Amino acid sequence: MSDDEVDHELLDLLRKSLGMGPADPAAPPETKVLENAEFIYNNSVDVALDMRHSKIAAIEIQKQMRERGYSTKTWSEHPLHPKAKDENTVNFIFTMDLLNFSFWSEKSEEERFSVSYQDKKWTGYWSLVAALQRALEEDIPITTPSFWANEEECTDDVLKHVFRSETEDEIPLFEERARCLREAGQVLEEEFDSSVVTLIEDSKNSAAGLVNLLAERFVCFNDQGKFDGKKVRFLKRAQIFVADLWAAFDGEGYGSFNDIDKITMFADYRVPQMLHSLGCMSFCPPLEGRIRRLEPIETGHAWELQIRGCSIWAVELLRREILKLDPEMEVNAILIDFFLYDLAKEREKAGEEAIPHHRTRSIWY
Ligand SMILES: Nc1nc2c(c(CN[C@H]3C=C[C@H](O)[C@@H]3O)cn2[C@@H]2O[C@H](COP(=O)(O)O)[C@@H](O)[C@H]2O)c(=O)[nH]1
Repeated sequence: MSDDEVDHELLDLLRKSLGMGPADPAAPPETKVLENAEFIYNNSVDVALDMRHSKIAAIEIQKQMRERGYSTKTWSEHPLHPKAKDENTVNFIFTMDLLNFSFWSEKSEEERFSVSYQDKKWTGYWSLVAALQRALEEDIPITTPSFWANEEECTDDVLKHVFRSETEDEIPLFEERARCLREAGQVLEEEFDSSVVTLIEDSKNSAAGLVNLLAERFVCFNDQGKFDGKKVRFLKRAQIFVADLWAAFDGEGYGSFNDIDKITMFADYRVPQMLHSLGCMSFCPPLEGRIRRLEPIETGHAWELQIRGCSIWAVELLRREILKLDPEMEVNAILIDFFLYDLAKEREKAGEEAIPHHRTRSIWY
């Protein structure tokens, strides 16, 4: 039984002992991620948010998002993202967000893991997208769940070929990525007819329901920690999967959700860096020193949980400030997050100074 099922079981027992009825099964699903992020923020001593800088950042973000016409359509405009509004794109996005973690490297731009595709070298997140596109062009069914579950076909050698690098450097956490694919292939086969579409349909157009389903059924999506003795959920890859679907399908078809605004910022390692550059978030001297010395921070460490939780809350505060400035704007945490990630990459490419991102190696982000 997963933690969540135990929680429900205990909750129902407690309700019965208090003479209350069982929890209302018709109640809309909640992920608790934003609530947990606020709890972390309210109890953080090593990470702080700055309202003055958040208000200033909101003005700039609102202006730039308006000027760029930043919307769900921006997602498909990225050259490597799939454009078709069909099941192949659903499977592509699921595969991508199953593996969308931990691309960072201490090696130089020339030596780090990179994927050659369409006459360009791709690194970071884009190296993953390029590797998947390249494999499909080589007729390797890398986005097909039944392929991952087939041990004869989906061998380590095939996966090493799919994720081969232009350099001597291997993709980080190769073994973990292979395990994520095979586990997901098995769960999809056992519970969802080997179909991601079935998984989506089972969530009945609820974004929160789909996030919870992923966290409950797939170990590798169950991204959570324990802060001040309390379970806190981040569910970063489960949430970004729903967000990528929603954006890729412009909120229609497989991307149609009636509660999409329940999705929060995705607690990765790139957007916290951007929030620091904007002055929205700051670190206590010992933590800032550790980050600037590129020293590792263990997954689950209180510092890591504060960086992740405060980042989620910081984007919520930006969202509220932007809506105060521009009540008519079509904006939510997803679009703000996507914008901040793209902005971080633009500034990195332009060689702009920024604090290093924190170094936590994990499959969660
Ligand atoms: N919070 C957040 N994290 C994001 C993304 C994306 C890419 N999303 C695309 C889709 C729509 C947007 O417009 C983007 O074009 C990747 N990541 C995370 O960053 C890390 C990779 O960083 P680097 O090594 O520098 O590429 C890694 O943890 C990865 O999971 C995002 O959008 N938000």
